[in-house]
Amino acid sequence: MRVDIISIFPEYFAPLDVSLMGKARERGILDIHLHQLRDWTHDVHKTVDDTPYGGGPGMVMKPEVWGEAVDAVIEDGRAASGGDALPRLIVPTPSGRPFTQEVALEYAEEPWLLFAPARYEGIDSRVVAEYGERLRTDEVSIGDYVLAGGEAAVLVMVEAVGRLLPGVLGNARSVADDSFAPGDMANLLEGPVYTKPPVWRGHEVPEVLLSGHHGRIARWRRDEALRRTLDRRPELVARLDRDGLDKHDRRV
Ligand SMILES: Nc1nc2cc(Br)ccc2s1
Repeated sequence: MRVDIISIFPEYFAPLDVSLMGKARERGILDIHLHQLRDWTHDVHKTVDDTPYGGGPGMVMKPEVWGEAVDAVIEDGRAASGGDALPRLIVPTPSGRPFTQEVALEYAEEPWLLFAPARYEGIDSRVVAEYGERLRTDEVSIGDYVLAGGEAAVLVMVEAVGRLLPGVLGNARSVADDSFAPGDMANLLEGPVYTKPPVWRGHEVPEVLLSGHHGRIARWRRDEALRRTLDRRPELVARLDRDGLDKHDRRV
């Protein structure tokens, strides 16, 4: 997967050089390209923003600069692949559709993602309108809070998507057991996890996990996932369709 990120703070993405994402890049599973948005300005101050039409606080990012940057990055990517592929354009914004595990799985199937993190009050809306005619373009939110810029949101999304790519996680099963993973865990939070020692500062590991009885362990884990979800995210349990809850579940 090719990932292009255009930002006025490309150095923000240094964390993508380490750990799982760094190893995925070394192994060629992830091909990340960072771009400085200001490289597409033409004034001495390298201006990327201006005052909002209609008044109001803050500044809005200029469409011309973003347009030149996105066009150039698409051309770069096409030249590198020797084809006429187009990326999926992803714009993080608090006003976007929720970025969920389901969306991460959808993005993990894409060969090329282009992230456009904004600063200030956001990017002139005509940029999404312009590219929405040619590319699959998504405005997505990673949560109901406002950051100082979209860069942190891009880090979150690249990691959530990157870990799903084949070969990135050592144990493919751990993806299937993720919170929110499709199948049995859909709409359920992951339950508690334990490792050695069996007793730590007087805290014992639940006995069932030491029993070696796989059926009982699976049942206990589902019960704990359901219990935790009921306690912390009751609205998710409501999403489980009637078939999603068996008669044992209803006893939890
Ligand atoms: N939760 C989020 N906050 C922000 C702020 C800016 Br500025 C750009 C993107 C996002 S996504």
